[in-house]
Amino acid sequence: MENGAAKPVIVAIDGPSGTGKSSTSKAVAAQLGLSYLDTGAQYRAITWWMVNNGIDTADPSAIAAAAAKPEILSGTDPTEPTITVDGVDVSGPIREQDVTSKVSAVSAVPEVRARITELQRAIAASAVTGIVVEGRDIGTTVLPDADLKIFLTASPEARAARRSGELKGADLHTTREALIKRDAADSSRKTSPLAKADDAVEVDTTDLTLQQVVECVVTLVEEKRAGK
Ligand SMILES: Nc1ncnc2c1ncn2[C@@H]1O[C@H](COP(=O)(O)OP(=O)(O)OP(=O)(O)O)[C@@H](O)[C@H]1O
Ligand SMILES: Nc1ccn([C@H]2C[C@H](O)[C@@H](COP(=O)(O)O)O2)c(=O)n1
Repeated sequence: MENGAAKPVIVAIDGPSGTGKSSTSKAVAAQLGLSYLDTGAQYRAITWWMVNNGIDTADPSAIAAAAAKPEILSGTDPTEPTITVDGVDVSGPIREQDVTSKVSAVSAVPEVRARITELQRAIAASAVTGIVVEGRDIGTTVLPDADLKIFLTASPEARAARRSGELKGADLHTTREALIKRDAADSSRKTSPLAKADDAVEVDTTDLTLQQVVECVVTLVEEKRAGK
């Protein structure tokens, strides 16, 4: 680049539910001065809109017909990420159980994926210093030319324990079953399923603290930047 400005760095972080993608991505982006995009929040936002507008989320053709209607905006400051639908802040409602239980069905519809993927690519292309984008298909489909691809994993037991801690002691078995069911749906859909890209670095976070995972990813980004 001219004037010695560093080339924007694009980091893709994918993995199943509860592996630490959001926590890791936000911390890495904040530490390295990069933007941050939570693509799961975008799929949750469009699901929230479908539910609130009376669209039958069990009917893929009804979802497809409405997919272009909501305006979804993501704020990419890692210290204060935001998400709005038609100007309404939905950061709270998109985490509710009703949306969580329907998001896999809505996000499996090809018209929804095409719409959201286009948004994601535009946001990544406009990130001045670079961006950490987290989701399920970032390394495989959304940003196949990302500078660094990470695939986070963790045992179902560790992921359930983390989630039930967040949900103030929700039953561990029920939480484990729910996340296994959502991962199975996300992995088995036809269009851009949850998958590890061939060139992604896999990091098993089961026995690592969040801080250790963040350090590991920051080191990998710095090595990439240094051309190692
Ligand atoms: N390495 C870790 N050790 C312990 N807890 C962790 C670790 N990484 C993340 N957590 C905790 O696990 C919970 C889930 O993390 P996070 O939301 O980042 O996962 P995720 O992969 O983005 O999940 P989802 O895909 O469902 O949004 C959070 O409470 C987070 O603080
Ligand atoms: N790139 C992505 C990101 C998310 N999804 C879908 C599948 C998930 O179950 C759901 C919610 O994601 P989360 O907030 O748990 O990260 O959104 C997807 O299909 N592709």
